[in-house]
This record gives sequence, C-alpha cells and structure tokens, in this order.
Amino acid sequence: MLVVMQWSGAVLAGGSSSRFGQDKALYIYKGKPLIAWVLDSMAGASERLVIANRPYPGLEVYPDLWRGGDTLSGLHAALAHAQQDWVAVAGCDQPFLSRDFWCFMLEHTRADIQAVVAVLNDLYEPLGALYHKSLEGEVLRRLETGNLKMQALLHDIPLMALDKRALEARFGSYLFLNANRPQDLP
Ligand SMILES: Nc1nc2c(ncn2[C@@H]2O[C@H](COP(=O)(O)OP(=O)(O)OP(=O)(O)O)[C@@H](O)[C@H]2O)c(=O)[nH]1
Repeated sequence: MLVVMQWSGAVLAGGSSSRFGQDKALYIYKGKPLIAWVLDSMAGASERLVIANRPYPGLEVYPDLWRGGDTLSGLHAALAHAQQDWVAVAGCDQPFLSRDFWCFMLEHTRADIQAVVAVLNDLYEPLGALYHKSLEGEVLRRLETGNLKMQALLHDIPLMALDKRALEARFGSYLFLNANRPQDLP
C-alpha cells in the first residue's frame, strides 16, 4: 500500500519589503507574482498558508500570533496554524523552490528530528526548509525571551542537514535565492 504523507505549506509574507521598495510578494516575475511561484511549488501540500499581517486579495491569510519577531514570528505562526505535523516554510521571495525540491526534503523526515534544512559551512538556510509542528513551544519561548535568531534555533534542535551545494546541483543553482531587491532576480 502506498502511504502518501500529508504536509502543510506556509509562505511567510509579513515582512516590510523595505529593501525591495514595494511589496515583493506581489512583484511580477516572469509573468506571475513572486508569492505565486512559491505557492505553486507547494502544490502537493494538503493546505497552503500565507502568513502575513495584511490581506492579500484572493488568498487566505493567517496572521502572526506574536508580533515583532521577524521570520521567527512567521515560523511560529506557520507552526501554530498548520494542520499537519510537517510544515514546509518559505519566504514569499523565493521563486526557485520547486515541487521536486519539497518532495525530496519530505523524503528526509524522521521521527527523531524536528527540521530538514540545507546547510553550507555551518550556515543553515532557514527558509526553504521543513519544520515539525512540535517546535511551536520552543519557538514561542525564544520569541518571549527575545532570542530571535533562526540560526541559533537550528543549531539547538535535532535536525537533518542536507548539503546545500548538492541540493543546488540537483534542483538548480538559484534554488535558495531570495530577492531582497528586484535586481537580485536573474
Ligand atoms: N509572517 C511574517 N513574515 C515575515 C516577518 N518578517 C519577515 N517575514 C518574511 O520573511 C521572509 C524573509 O524576510 P526578509 O527577506 O527580511 O523580507 P522583508 O522583511 O520583507 O524585507 P526587508 O524589509 O527588506 O528586510 C520574507 O518573505 C518576509 O515577508 C514577520 O515578522 N512575520
């Protein structure tokens, strides 16, 4: 019997796009908004959540529950709102993530870890990663104590670290590209 794993997708879009100069989620790149590229990469999810604090027409938006913690606030809300145990979390500015990439990441989930994440030289890629819902309490504790660094969280939890260069070789050299400015996009 084929067992198909259920997972949630969450796109963080609660930032201020200050370096981008306009709401980057809605920036049209190669014919569609950046956020649509990311949502499309998560087409295999049982639900796709947009985590933001303002409405996006046509999309169901889930708010941060703890404000002011940057991407850690977004991760917390993603884990809190998600229905499934494993949650694919990405920025709204990562148009090169793909369905095949997420399938590959999901193949590396295990019962004894809480994240699947790319790493290079001890530096993790916190967005474009899988997180287990059981992390919600730990993330909230870090928000409460002002310990907002995603790298520190990832250093402290049991996870599967996948070689970033090997992932880029397989899924494309721009895989983890996040567009801080329009000119970052190829
Ligand atoms: N839900 C949520 N998402 C956030 C928050 N802060 C940043 N993000 C998202 O996390 C991703 C990475 O953040 P950044 O690249 O710094 O984006 P940004 O904050 O919009 O950009 P800058 O204002 O230029 O720093 C983007 O998709 C943001 O929308 C937050 O407080 N809540």
